[in-house]
Amino acid sequence: MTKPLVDIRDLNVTFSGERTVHAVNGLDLSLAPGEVLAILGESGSGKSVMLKTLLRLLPPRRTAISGMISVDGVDVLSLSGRRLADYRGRTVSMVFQEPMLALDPVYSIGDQIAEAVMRHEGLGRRAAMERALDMLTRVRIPSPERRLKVFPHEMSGGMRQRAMIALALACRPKLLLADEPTTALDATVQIQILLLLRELQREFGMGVIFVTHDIGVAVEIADRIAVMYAGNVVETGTVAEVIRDARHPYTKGLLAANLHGAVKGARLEAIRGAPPALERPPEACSFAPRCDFADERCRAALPPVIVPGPGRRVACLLADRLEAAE
Ligand SMILES: Nc1ncnc2c1ncn2[C@@H]1O[C@H](COP(=O)(O)OP(=O)(O)OP(=O)(O)O)[C@@H](O)[C@H]1O
Repeated sequence: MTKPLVDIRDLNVTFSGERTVHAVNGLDLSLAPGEVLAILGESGSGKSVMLKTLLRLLPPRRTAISGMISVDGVDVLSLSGRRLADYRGRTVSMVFQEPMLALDPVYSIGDQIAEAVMRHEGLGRRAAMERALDMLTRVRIPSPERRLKVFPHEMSGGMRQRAMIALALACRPKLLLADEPTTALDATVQIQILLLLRELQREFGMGVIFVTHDIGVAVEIADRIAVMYAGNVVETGTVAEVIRDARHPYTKGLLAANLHGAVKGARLEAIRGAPPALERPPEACSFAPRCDFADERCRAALPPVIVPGPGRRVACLLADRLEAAE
């Protein structure tokens, strides 16, 4: 078996302050090199917190993190100083829904990309500018030579998204984290950006973790899906396995509420009830209060992880029984 690019074991992230939030609870996840994983889940399920933890973006004050995260063999939670900067610059990169979170308004696009390449790869200015031009060409920004000198606010939303992708990929990261990068765009631009990301992912052989609310986007872009609920992964499998043969009642609910799941633009709609408040670490199945099938065992202990096949995991005591009943 190939060594995973990302290996997350028993990750817990707790925020303290006015109220305590157990945002991530005992999460296990892995990603093979060059694989695209879509993370699906309702608002508040911990998707963004998990990505921020992978990039070590959470402020240490009031954030308690435990568990293990390995990316390309690097022990991410122990990084600091120069090694953390190198990890962020070279190993992993991120694209956001709002490009201005990544782009600096006071520098031209060319200067920003060149600066990143000079800092992380030690290239001289001329070579770095050539890389910037190459990246703008790859993300299909028209007239790339001229656009090198343009500032972010002078670009349209779609072009800014492309510039952010060019910046994120300029240092050839092994892992790209994407937090709903196309949600704010109109449908035509969204599909163009998704196709571009998929093409660049194949070309560079990157692993991608792609957070989305949109099942259609997950189907479009991903090899595998991980469904998150209350700070944990409740089901993983290939896109076809999860869409055609969901085993967790939460995944089934999500898909049923979304016209069988594979419709472009279908968003995750409400399943009856509300997600838990996350004030305490879970002691039983977090989905049990909303689950039509839950029994007393589901409310008494954490669910076991059932492995219905290679690469598949379902955190539900009833997963096998539900399947047999269908
Ligand atoms: N810095 C923080 N301090 C306290 N609580 C936080 C912080 N960041 C996130 N949370 C809480 O952690 C939980 C998970 O949030 P997260 O942003 O990861 O959800 P999400 O699944 O990404 O949701 P969405 O799809 O709406 O972005 C939420 O209850 C949120 O309020």
